[in-house]
Amino acid sequence: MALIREKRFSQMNLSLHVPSRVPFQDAAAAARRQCPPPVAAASTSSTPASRASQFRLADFERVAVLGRGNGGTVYKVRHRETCALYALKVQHSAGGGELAGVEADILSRTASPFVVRCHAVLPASASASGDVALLLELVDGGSLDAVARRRAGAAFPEAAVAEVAAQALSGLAYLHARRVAHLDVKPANLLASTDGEVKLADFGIARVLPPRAGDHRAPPYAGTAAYMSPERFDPEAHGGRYDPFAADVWGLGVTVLELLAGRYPLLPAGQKPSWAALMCAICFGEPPALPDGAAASPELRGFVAACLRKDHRERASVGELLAHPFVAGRDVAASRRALRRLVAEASSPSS
Ligand SMILES: Nc1ncnc2c1ncn2[C@@H]1O[C@H](COP(=O)(O)OP(=O)(O)OP(=O)(O)O)[C@@H](O)[C@H]1O
Repeated sequence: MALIREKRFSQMNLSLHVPSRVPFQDAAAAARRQCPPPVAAASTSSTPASRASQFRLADFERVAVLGRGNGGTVYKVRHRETCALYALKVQHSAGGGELAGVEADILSRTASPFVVRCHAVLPASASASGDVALLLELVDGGSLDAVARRRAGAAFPEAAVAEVAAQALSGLAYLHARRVAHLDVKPANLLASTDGEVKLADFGIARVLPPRAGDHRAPPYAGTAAYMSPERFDPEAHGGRYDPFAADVWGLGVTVLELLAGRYPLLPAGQKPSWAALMCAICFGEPPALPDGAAASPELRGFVAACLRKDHRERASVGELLAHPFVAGRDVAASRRALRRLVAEASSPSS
């Protein structure tokens, strides 16, 4: 199946707006309820399958729309009885039934502080439509993409980027050790909390790989074109095979560059993100790097270069990047503080 998730550039609104068909109350009803100050639900260690029976969709009321993607809509919801807040990702079978199944399956096996927690998988419609809702932990700062937009293109400070990289790598290390490749690492799929946590989200095109090592013939055009590595973008030039784990590292490298630049970094500002322009930049251009004059430490430059080697066999692994001085040598307390401050500022009502 060919699937291209479009990068949502600010000048192009490519998001698919799917109408709500979810049988729960709306924000007005939510506002009438008497609840203590809102809190996100606590994580637990049991699996979504074992907890699914605790929840029904009717137990929740809708508070707001958090985001819309290719396959569905993500709502902020409140549990009527406990008033605990969650994110509810409703995936419509017409747009992503198969993908929803994959995401639910992967998230049900996952328990890491660096991966968004799935509390339950619920049927999302009274009819046999196949719509599925994932009840997720609410990450209060939203995606890094949204945080960056609220900062109106202001670059993230290096310390905050080091913290993002460290936590995203910890999430990828957890997944890769379990043979799960995310395959869509980008700012929109990294969620951040006002407490300075970063969590990988959106496993819609993730894959569980067979136990043996080696390259894989994965569906080449699944993912977001702008964050695809050269060997995924142009698989024929690489024998139709690629290492999915190295592809995740490339996505992280582009993400780091984007947060530092305050805009998508592989095309000149204002250039239309067409397929041809991306092909030229990703497959035929120089390896992406920070501009020569940009204020950046040698550690940061080295980290970006290690993530963005065009030959995937030369690209650093997640384990190597966790030991890289940019990540391992950071002042953990200071970089966590920098990220916490940045997300909190971007989330404040005045921003
Ligand atoms: N657990 C969560 N907490 C807070 N916000 C969330 C959460 N999950 C998703 N969101 C918001 O909703 C947006 C869309 O979520 P997600 O990427 O999972 O949906 P999608 O339909 O797979 O999107 P896409 O088509 O872009 O991949 C995110 O970018 C984020 O802003």
